[in-house]
Amino acid sequence: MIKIENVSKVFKTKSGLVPGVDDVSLSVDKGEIYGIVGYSGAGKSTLLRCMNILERPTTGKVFIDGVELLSLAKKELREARQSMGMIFQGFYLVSSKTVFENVTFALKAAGVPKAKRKDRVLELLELVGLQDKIDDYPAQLSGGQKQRVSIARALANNPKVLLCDEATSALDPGTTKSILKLLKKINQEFGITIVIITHEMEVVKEICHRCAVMQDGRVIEEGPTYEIFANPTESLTKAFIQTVLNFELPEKLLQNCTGTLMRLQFRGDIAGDAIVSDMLQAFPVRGNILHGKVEYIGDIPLGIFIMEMTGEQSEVDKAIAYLEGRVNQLEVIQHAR
Ligand SMILES: Nc1ncnc2c1ncn2[C@@H]1O[C@H](COP(=O)(O)OP(=O)(O)OP(=O)(O)O)[C@@H](O)[C@H]1O
Repeated sequence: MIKIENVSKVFKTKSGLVPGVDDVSLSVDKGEIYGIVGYSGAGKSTLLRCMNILERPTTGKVFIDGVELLSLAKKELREARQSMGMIFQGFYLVSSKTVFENVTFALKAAGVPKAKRKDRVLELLELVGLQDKIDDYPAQLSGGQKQRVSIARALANNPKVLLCDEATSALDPGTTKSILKLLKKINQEFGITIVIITHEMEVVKEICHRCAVMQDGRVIEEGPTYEIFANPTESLTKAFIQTVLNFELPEKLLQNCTGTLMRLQFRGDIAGDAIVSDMLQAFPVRGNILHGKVEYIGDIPLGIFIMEMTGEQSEVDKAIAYLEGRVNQLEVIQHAR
């Protein structure tokens, strides 16, 4: 659906050239939700804006549905852009216009005849759950409601793709969940391909089928979201994942631990507790599970245990080697004291 080939963007500023995106290639399949995660300044917005040529890449190619956008004439590019809706962190609603007028505006701009606009706007506002706010002004709406209006506006002309630029970053966690649920519904019911850029790994975990991690303008890691969570390779990816999967043990508990403290991670299709009980039978060590939980990445479970192991160090080492061969990840957090 979207194919980015060796795209780079360099900004010319008074103080010199600033790299925004550096030789990125990726593709987003039709009907998927694709996340791009990275810290501020990583180049996410620039890359997203290159997808609809809001930002013209310095080099590289951008294909939408097989059409190379940079080769299009102005009029054709404008038409191609209509197949891509976009929403932003700051909503960008017109404050002097009502909810109804804000959405109608997109139809008017696309040349939809007046007689056809009203029904379409009502349909869109029903989809986003704002049918009772038609005559309200943006100032009367909450952040979540404003984002719903901007989603209705972005969908007005039946785009194939919805580009989301930090769409939930200004919202509280509860509202974020409800907006993500709406995006998921739009993806499932209408098959709209969604690209989301975010600095929150939680957003990726909630709804993205695949994701890319960006740093210094480059994509450093990419893959199905579950694989990225279960087997991250880059340290930045690991840091992002920790924000979702880590749980802090109380300081006092850590101080009282004299054994080897470890974090075990295993895929949902493995019974983690059975592995631990097999290990305890095979080696003369004691294992004390201090914490355990199962996180759902999309709909697939990922299990995490924190365990303290005590016993002869040589036996503990053997038990660790045994576990390493069976769980998906094992990290020693604190050595025996
Ligand atoms: N119009 C511009 N002119 C000059 N430099 C720019 C411009 N837009 C972005 N940049 C620079 O490009 C780099 C990438 O910025 P970009 O906004 O794409 O990152 P980001 O990951 O989206 O960060 P944020 O989440 O803070 O927006 C940064 O160094 C930024 O300063």
